[in-house]
Amino acid sequence: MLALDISALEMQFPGLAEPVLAIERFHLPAGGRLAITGASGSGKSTFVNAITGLETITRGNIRWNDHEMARLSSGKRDAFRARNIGLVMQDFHLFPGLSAFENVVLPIRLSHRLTSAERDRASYLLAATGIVRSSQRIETMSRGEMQRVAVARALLQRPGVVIADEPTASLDRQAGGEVAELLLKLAAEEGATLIVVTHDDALAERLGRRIKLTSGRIEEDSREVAAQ
Ligand SMILES: Nc1ncnc2c1ncn2[C@@H]1O[C@H](COP(=O)(O)OP(=O)(O)OP(=O)(O)O)[C@@H](O)[C@H]1O
Repeated sequence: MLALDISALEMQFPGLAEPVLAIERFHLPAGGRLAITGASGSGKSTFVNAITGLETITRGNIRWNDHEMARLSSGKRDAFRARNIGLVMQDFHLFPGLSAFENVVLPIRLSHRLTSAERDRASYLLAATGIVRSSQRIETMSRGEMQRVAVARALLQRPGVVIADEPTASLDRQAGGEVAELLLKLAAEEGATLIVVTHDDALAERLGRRIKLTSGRIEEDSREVAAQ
């Protein structure tokens, strides 16, 4: 389980007068659940890229427990992300030509030979996500099934944190609801911290805490409202 601490964070891009992200202080406890909302262009994806180390921050600190992202080289950040963060993206990032099972285990296969425990966990997760034909080629699956495979892949290595960027955006209401349900269930099973960027009010509601970004700043934080 990983807690997130942000202080004096700024993300600036060349040619822009204002920082795209400016967050003075933010804390999410280990095992906490958070929805990130905000209008298009408010900085949600930049926030995800910063906390996952996909982008180098301009100023400030981002810490996961004792790991300070800015102090890690980009190779070490990649290794930290691979080990600790399960990512579910809107456009799935799955590999055509491979089966559902092969897609789930691909990140592990790139680093070492699959152990039988890892094979069993992949099968368990595919069953838990309702994928019956795990040998079916991914490109022949429905969008809802693809996203469920992506959820299984993200959970495979029992990450301390699961981050999903609009995981239900390209799905219809029923498929989106199923994916949301799975994310909540499987993250809770592992005690993982769960962060979801979403426009889906029903999903945001279920996560409990919600922040709203406006021009890269936290305009609303439901936890602070509740504490008043
Ligand atoms: N590499 C970059 N160079 C310049 N500007 C950028 C870069 N990346 C993002 N931006 C700008 O930063 C702002 C925030 O973008 P971001 O993608 O984080 O928004 P978002 O809230 O995720 O939007 P959406 O909901 O449309 O995906 C936008 O104005 C965008 O144009």
